[in-house]
Amino acid sequence: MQAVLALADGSIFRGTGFGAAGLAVGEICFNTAMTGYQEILTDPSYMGQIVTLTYPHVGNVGINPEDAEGERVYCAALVLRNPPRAPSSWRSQEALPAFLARHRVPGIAGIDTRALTRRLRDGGAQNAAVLVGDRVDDATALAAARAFPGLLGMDLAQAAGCRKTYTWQHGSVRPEQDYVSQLAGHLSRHVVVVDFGTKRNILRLLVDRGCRVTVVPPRTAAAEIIALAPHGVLFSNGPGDPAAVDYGREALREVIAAGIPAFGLCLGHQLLGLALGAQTIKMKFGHHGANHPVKDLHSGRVLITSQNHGFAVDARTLPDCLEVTHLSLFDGSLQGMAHRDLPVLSFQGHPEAGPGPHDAGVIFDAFIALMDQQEARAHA
Ligand SMILES: NC(=O)CC[C@H](N)C(=O)O
Repeated sequence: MQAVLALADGSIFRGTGFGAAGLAVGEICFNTAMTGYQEILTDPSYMGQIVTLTYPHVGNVGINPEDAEGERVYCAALVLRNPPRAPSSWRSQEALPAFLARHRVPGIAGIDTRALTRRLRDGGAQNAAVLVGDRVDDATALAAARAFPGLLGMDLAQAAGCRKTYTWQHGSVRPEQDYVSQLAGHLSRHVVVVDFGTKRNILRLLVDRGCRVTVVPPRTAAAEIIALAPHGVLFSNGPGDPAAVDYGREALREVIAAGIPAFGLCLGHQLLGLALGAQTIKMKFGHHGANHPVKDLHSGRVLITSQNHGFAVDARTLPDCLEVTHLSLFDGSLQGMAHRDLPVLSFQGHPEAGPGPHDAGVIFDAFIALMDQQEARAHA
């Protein structure tokens, strides 16, 4: 199949199509992770985005059911250097092109992803379109790229989150244990996850730490959340502009006011800032990768983290009640916050990794400690 990628600035990249035929639009970003393409494709926070992977060999290990971070492919299209070859892995059950075709997502390969990445890094994020088919033309792709309204002001969390409340009981997948998903023996803490497009690894890591997990839809009112009597509430990652997610901001504010431990991850972190009076900004090209150094200001330790965000809480607008706990060593941007008086904390990156290093797993431990302290206080 033929394929063309058009950027709103008029740049045209021609390549070979794979996956589904069709037209896809979104904001184009580049992700520098060297592994984890399946997790990236199935991460709901990528809704509305076209993902370019800077690592050139993608598709080699195919697709398997255990590595999915969501129930489908969420990004609009995939841009690669090399066309995916036949997969070779004992875990593989499907080839990448077939997987994308099944989820109706187009892919384009044979792109000079280094030139593309430099353009996005130097010029900033852009709207774009990928057109794949037997015959494609540049003008159609360019017009589609220019017609995309952009992520600013766009609420995608409603569409990415679950429709119905459900419980989640699986811990981390451990291939060395014959793929048996671990159900933690003693699930003593009840955590409600407000789902704006949560990654499954967030849920797995909560179960690993002894939590009973209830996942609720994005628009669940605070009163309903509180009625579930949780030990803590996690506000998840998710796609789109956090400033457009007013219902999430409201729920977060009420959960905090009720004195329930609250934990914001990625979009949830941005909502925490907004809920307490800070502002969010659109970044030049965002953070998308698996090797971003983040400094813990308390311990002085550096965590190597997974990241995927295009918006950020503007540190200059932080209210006095919030303390900065983590900063990016790439660009100094705000990466973590805690409330000075209340059991509330947040992290901008993806401490659940999937893909990525496990350094930031300590952020989950901090949330568990927060819940346990609150529980001890309640029974004192
Ligand atoms: N991973 C996320 O939750 C992303 C949050 C938000 N959509 C952003 O782009 O900044």
